[in-house]
Amino acid sequence: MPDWGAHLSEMRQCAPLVHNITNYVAMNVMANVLLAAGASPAMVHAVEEAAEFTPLAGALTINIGTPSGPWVAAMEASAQAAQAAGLPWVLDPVAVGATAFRREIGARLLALGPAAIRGNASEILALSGAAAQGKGADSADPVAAAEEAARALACSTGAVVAVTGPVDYVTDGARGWRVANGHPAMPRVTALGCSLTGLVGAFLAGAGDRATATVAALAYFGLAGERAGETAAGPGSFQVALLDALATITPDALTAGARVQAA
Ligand SMILES: Nc1ncnc2c1ncn2[C@@H]1O[C@H](COP(=O)(O)OP(=O)(O)O)[C@@H](O)[C@H]1O
Ligand SMILES: Cc1ncsc1CCOP(=O)(O)O
Ligand SMILES: [Mg+2]
Repeated sequence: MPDWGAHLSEMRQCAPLVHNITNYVAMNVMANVLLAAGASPAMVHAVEEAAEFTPLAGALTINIGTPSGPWVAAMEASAQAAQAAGLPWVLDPVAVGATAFRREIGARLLALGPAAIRGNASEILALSGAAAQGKGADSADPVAAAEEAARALACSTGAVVAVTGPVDYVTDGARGWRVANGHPAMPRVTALGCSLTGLVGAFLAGAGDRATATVAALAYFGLAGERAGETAAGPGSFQVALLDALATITPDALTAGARVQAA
């Protein structure tokens, strides 16, 4: 098994600037998660500047949670700029199956070469063209039901695909892992999936093996959730405790606490 903590160590040493085009709900939570982990977030979405900003960063993340026409233009221009600069970019297809608008955006972004895709099971099913039962931004499908779709998506796009839920599944089409870290409070706080997508971006900046870097980001976030769950009294204090745990988990603690199995 790879040394998961080494990926955290490399990310903190690099302290990458991560360019995020994300949704209104997630902006603050996601920026704080990236700062707590040791990366530098920048939320830059105006079409007038987004593509100019992208090459300044170590990675780009694109989240379609609250899309509108000009934002979509900025997403496409930034994804193209990332491609041109050889930068990894991560797609978070929030509620992609819910409307025709989102399905069209998802298809257009998929064609722009994401290095990784991170979504819940309903989103990965819908993005792959399979039937899905998503409830808005929330999943209504089990992770296991999306594993085949994730592998197919990885093979057709070349991206690492991460399906999150009670036990996450990650694949690059050839290899697969299950990540059992996490806490049941995590889906009760908004924008934690979006924030995890930002962390995947941070771990991909400069990473040699993008699949194991993605697994490490998921295990790290899940372990922080476990730590937060030990002290939190409810969703409010859980969110605060999660930031503290992200900041205090060491690479050695991640190596020891990662519950990852090859799948
Ligand atoms: N029931 C659960 N138990 C433990 N961890 C969970 C559970 N549901 C989600 N998570 C974790 O919450 C984080 C966000 O995943 P998820 O809720 O699937 O994303 P989204 O918010 O995009 O739907 C991931 O780290 C995932 O492992
Ligand atoms: C509630 C909501 N509505 C549009 S985007 C968004 C945030 C979704 O965040 P996450 O996918 O991380 O739960
Ligand atoms: Mg989400």
